[in-house]
Amino acid sequence: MTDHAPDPAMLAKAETLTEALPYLQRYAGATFVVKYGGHAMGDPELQRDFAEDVVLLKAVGINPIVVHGGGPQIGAMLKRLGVESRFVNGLRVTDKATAEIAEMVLAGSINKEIVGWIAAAGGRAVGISGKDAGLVIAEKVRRTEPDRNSGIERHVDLGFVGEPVAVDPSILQVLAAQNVIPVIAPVALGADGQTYNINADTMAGAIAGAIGAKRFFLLTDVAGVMDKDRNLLTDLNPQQIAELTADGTISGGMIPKVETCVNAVAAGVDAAVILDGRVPHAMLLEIFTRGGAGTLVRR
Ligand SMILES: Nc1ncnc2c1ncn2[C@@H]1O[C@H](COP(=O)(O)OP(=O)(O)O)[C@@H](O)[C@H]1O
Ligand SMILES: CC(=O)N[C@@H](CCC(=O)OP(=O)(O)O)C(=O)O
Repeated sequence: MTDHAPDPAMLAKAETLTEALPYLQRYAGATFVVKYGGHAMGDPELQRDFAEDVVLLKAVGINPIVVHGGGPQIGAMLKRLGVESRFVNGLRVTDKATAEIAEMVLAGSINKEIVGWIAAAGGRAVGISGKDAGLVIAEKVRRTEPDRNSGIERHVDLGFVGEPVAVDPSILQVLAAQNVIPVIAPVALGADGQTYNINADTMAGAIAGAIGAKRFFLLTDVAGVMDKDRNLLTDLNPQQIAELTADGTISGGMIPKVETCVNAVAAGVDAAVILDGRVPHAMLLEIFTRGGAGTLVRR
């Protein structure tokens, strides 16, 4: 090897960087909403990778907005306190005590932890919830369920479970103008002054739709949406999602996730991607390399 012979490892690194160029150009100035699920949060190295990815996005001129969950963490706290919890179609039935605990865990501990990880990665983040500056107004979710015996649809009361009915993104613009990354907990006030617990996927999707985000990422603990044989479905449209939900292939926590993707793309988000948050730097690989990952939902 002469002094000028290229080192293959260095060349591969340079190629990875040049591969990113068209994506850097395409996404400069765009807003991405990232939903970080409670199941994807466990491991300290993955937390660091996630924070680095978010800070890198900001550094290359993309505006990342983080909306986080914390379902398993709320579950653990409820267990410690001896409070039972039950889910209906992926939504936690939330009485007054549960709503207080959910807000404490989401807006109190998890929110500030994520702000800390972003700070450690060299970024500046501000942690808020849907309550702050009127970001999100919620309304009580009304659901029906077929009766086990008669099959007749009947009303199920989920308590203080809300869904966003209005989003005022002005606080997000203020933060973006100051180069600050917003980190948002899925809790909001109703017009009735009540505190509502909102599924984090739903919250993130409403924000992504309201601001017309270019991309909406949902980081979870599976490779994406799987078919009946557990093969990854890489591309889905709303029609296919409706069929997979109706036949039970999509169930539990995946239901609010896909519903959210469908609503977000209907509201003008270019594409929503369900990604495996257990894969280090899953988001960077999805955004800046040719080989996408996870399940992409488009209109
Ligand atoms: N068709 C499907 N493909 C993939 N995951 C599914 C499917 N149907 C149900 N699930 C479940 O949905 C879960 C993801 O939702 P959830 O547990 O709420 O995640 P998060 O905490 O990241 O929001 C998966 O771990 C899996 O158990
Ligand atoms: C109404 C409702 O179900 N709220 C969720 C909010 C947290 C959440 O959605 O967290 P993940 O994204 O980690 O699942 C809950 O109480 O668990």
